Amino acid sequence: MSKTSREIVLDILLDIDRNDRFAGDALGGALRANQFMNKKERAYISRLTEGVTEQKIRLDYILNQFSKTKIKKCKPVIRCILRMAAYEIFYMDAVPDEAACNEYVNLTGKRGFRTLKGYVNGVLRSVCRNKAAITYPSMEDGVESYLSVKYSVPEELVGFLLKEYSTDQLEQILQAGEQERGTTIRVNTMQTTTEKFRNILIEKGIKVEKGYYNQTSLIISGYDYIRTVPGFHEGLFTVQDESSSLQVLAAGIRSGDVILDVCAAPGGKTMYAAEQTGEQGHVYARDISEEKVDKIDENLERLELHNVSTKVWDAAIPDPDMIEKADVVLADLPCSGLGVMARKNDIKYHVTEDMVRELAAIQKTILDVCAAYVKPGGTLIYSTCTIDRIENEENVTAFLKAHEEYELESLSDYMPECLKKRAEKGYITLLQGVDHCDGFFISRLRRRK
Ligand SMILES: C[S@@+](CC[C@H](N)C(=O)[O-])C[C@H]1O[C@@H](n2cnc3c(N)ncnc32)[C@H](O)[C@@H]1O
Repeated sequence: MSKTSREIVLDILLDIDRNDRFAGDALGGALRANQFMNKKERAYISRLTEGVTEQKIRLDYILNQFSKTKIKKCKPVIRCILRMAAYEIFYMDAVPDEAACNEYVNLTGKRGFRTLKGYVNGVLRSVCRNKAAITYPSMEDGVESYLSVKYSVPEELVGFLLKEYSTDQLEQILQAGEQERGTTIRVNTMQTTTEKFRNILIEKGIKVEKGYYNQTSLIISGYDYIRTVPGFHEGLFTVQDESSSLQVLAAGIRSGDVILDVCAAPGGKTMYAAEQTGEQGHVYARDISEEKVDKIDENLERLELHNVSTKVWDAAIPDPDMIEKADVVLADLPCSGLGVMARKNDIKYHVTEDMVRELAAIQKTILDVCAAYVKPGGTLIYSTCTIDRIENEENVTAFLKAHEEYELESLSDYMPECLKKRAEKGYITLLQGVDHCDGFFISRLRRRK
């Protein structure tokens, strides 16, 4: 007998819970396994999985008020069932609350927990009865618990970010997770123009907005799968947030330049750099594993870019063949990802200050190695998709201290008008919820001649 949509979601959530997987990976796998399911059911599965993941802390806060056993202590199946039910009750209106309760009580029995049907029923009916009367922590209870429950972010992470951002700023950053945003794509201008491609999308009934910062970016919505968007297979566009494309623009790549992208998979910046340097130039794109490099190759093939060579290489290991070979080195390094919390909604549960410090040390090692690859007079672009000073400004400061041959160079000439002022100092932190893009850090380091 085939599984219902709720059972599929339950299995995805158990997979995440038991195997410490990211929700996007677990959901993607399940959707691929159920690709013949209709569009409505697929949308329901995505919404429920993403919603429960996104709101986990807030849902547990609600459920804990009506359960004798703390939700975190419940058996995984029961914990997931309660969270799913609470999410449906508070955030979805697919079915009336009573019907949702019945569905989840039945699911409890079906999964072999007949003796816990009464408990699940009791908790869920209490939640429904008291739905309007539930109170949440207020500012007066402490800003950390207030923000933690309101935006479902671990208190420890809220505390960490409050060391760098004011309460108002942080609230704006966290609100980004609640805003509906389309998908940002960048048009492959080697094959078409932004205007032509925009018209094709509009003709096919896709909703299109212009990008805020990059003239070749479009924000699209109202499609099912990205692979079904016209032009995907022909390589007319690539999915890329505007913050990421700004990183490449910040490099000021000229036709014929030699570029080295040391952490390149899946290849977003490599592809843009390849377009900018053109057939006269060349991009060397690398990443840590075969699997990652395959992803770059797949994208290059789709976009029909031939001026790129890929290679598996650990960026922390110096490569004597690349010494002073690059006009531009792109160092878009592995990071904590706090700038993309709004899109990858479970990053927030994984990041700790210790982890941030470990990543900062890796970034520092890689930057030190990259320093030698840049030709005198060339440029090193260091970027991350995170928003904390430890991984960003502090690493730039440490790099400049260790490499007197480098200096920060203003980014203003490469940024759109509205960002020029903030980019003068040679680096810029874009903030999700404040700027119209993901959170992102870009710095431009020039090697003196
Ligand atoms: C932020 S992502 C890069 C995104 C990419 N620049 C883009 O625009 O599509 C960081 C990448 O660094 C890679 N990575 C992590 N450690 C690495 C290492 N020691 N050497 C090379 N690549 C590494 C990861 O596999 C990941 O693909």
